[in-house]
Amino acid sequence: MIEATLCFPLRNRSDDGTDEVLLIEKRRGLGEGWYNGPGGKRETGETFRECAARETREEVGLEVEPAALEKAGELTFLLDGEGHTNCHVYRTRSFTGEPTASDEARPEWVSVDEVPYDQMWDDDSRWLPGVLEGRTVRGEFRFAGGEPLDEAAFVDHDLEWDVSLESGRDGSP
Ligand SMILES: Nc1[nH]c(=O)nc2c1ncn2[C@H]1C[C@H](O)[C@@H](COP(=O)(O)OP(=O)(O)OP(=O)(O)O)O1
Repeated sequence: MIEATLCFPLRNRSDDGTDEVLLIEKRRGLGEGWYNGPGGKRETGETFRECAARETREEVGLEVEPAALEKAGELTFLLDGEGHTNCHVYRTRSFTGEPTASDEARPEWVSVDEVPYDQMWDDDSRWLPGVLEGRTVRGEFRFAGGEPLDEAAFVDHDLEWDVSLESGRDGSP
């Protein structure tokens, strides 16, 4: 099973109080051409928080402290009945730097009310709105149709909201 992360930096615009989330338009890899949060696969020896912070730095140049990330979700994506990816979802209002484009990602601040769910993974509209409202979620999402996952069809899902994520499946929150 692939172990991966997503990170959603949030800010409150000082001029009109709009809550915004930093999304990326993914330029390569899984989900290329779609919007998502910064994130990616965990490397050997990293905690999930360290992975989320590294991917956020590498993809958009924002510095986030692993300890300042708030765990918001644990998602399992299954493909044709088999576990494909475990995704650990974080959010944070604490970061430094200005988002900058990279080979992997074009960053864009988007109002939390205007997230482009029609240009994202089909599962995102099920879990991301609650995550952006500050809730916690555990979910299982089933896809069918063979590899790659981003060309498979989203079939169905189960979600549990307002769960305790203090201890992740591997013991690291
Ligand atoms: N169904 C899904 N919904 C979603 O919102 N994000 C998903 C998803 N399935 C995978 N992802 C995310 C998790 C993770 O952030 C990312 C994994 O994409 P990649 O394999 O391109 O990872 P990397 O950016 O680490 O790539 P490399 O740099 O090539 O290792 O896709």
